[in-house]
Amino acid sequence: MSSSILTLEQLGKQFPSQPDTWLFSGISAEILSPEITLIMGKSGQGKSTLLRLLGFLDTPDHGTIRHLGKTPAEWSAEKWRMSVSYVAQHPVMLPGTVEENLQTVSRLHKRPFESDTAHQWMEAVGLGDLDWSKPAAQLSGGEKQRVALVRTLLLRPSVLLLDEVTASLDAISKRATEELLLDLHRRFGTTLLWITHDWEQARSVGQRVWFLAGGRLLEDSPAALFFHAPQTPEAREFLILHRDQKEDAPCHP
Ligand SMILES: Nc1ncnc2c1ncn2[C@@H]1O[C@H](COP(=O)(O)OP(=O)(O)OP(=O)(O)O)[C@@H](O)[C@H]1O
Repeated sequence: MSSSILTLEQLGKQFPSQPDTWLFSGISAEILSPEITLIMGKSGQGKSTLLRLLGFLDTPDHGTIRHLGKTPAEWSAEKWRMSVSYVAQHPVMLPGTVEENLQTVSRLHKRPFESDTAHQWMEAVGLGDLDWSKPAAQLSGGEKQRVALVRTLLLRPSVLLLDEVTASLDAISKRATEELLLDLHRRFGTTLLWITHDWEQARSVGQRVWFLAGGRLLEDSPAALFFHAPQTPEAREFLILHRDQKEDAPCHP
């Protein structure tokens, strides 16, 4: 049985550098739990900005967001972010080792560190051999992405806001990371709100699609409908461009 976990009412955000110019506006929608919603659209449409608003990392210039019926003012920022957690495309590693980064959540929230779970999830995303005593600053981009993801998963949020979290990964690590996220969704009912430019990923994981264009949420549809029968000319053009790019891509035997 699905229920509403996030509600967006007339949400709007202006360009940070150009007040009075709207990056997007009038976004009203609902995220049901548990569901996997993709946020799609061309670059610069405000997808990351929208996700950051939902993660209580930025504030809207218009409208309201509710999580489980309550506005941000009724939650503390810390409690909201523990329940609706953002994972950045280029995550910031905290000073210290990989282990210290993974222990951030337990330190901040005075919980026991779930060492076995952390090991299991690191293994699941292809980092089973990573030396936890290594300074986190020395990790590759793809390693940082996965350590940041596991660091956030240890919060056990109800909603994960995923900002192109597999963009720096090779095909095998990407698949492994997708599998872990889908497993958490299936087992714990974690709601996923997922920005991706990866066509295959979108087709394989998405249940619902939000399509942003021209500062509006133009489509909010079941994924099958969006991919097979988009309702707007903008979405049709976007899908044709993606399909053409994919067909032009070199084949790797
Ligand atoms: N902190 C900021 N200061 C100035 N401009 C910003 C800031 N954050 C976002 N913007 C601008 O807002 C617009 C939307 O950015 P955003 O990253 O949200 O788009 P996006 O749809 O996620 O793009 P992409 O798919 O390329 O990641 C861009 O023009 C960006 O330059």
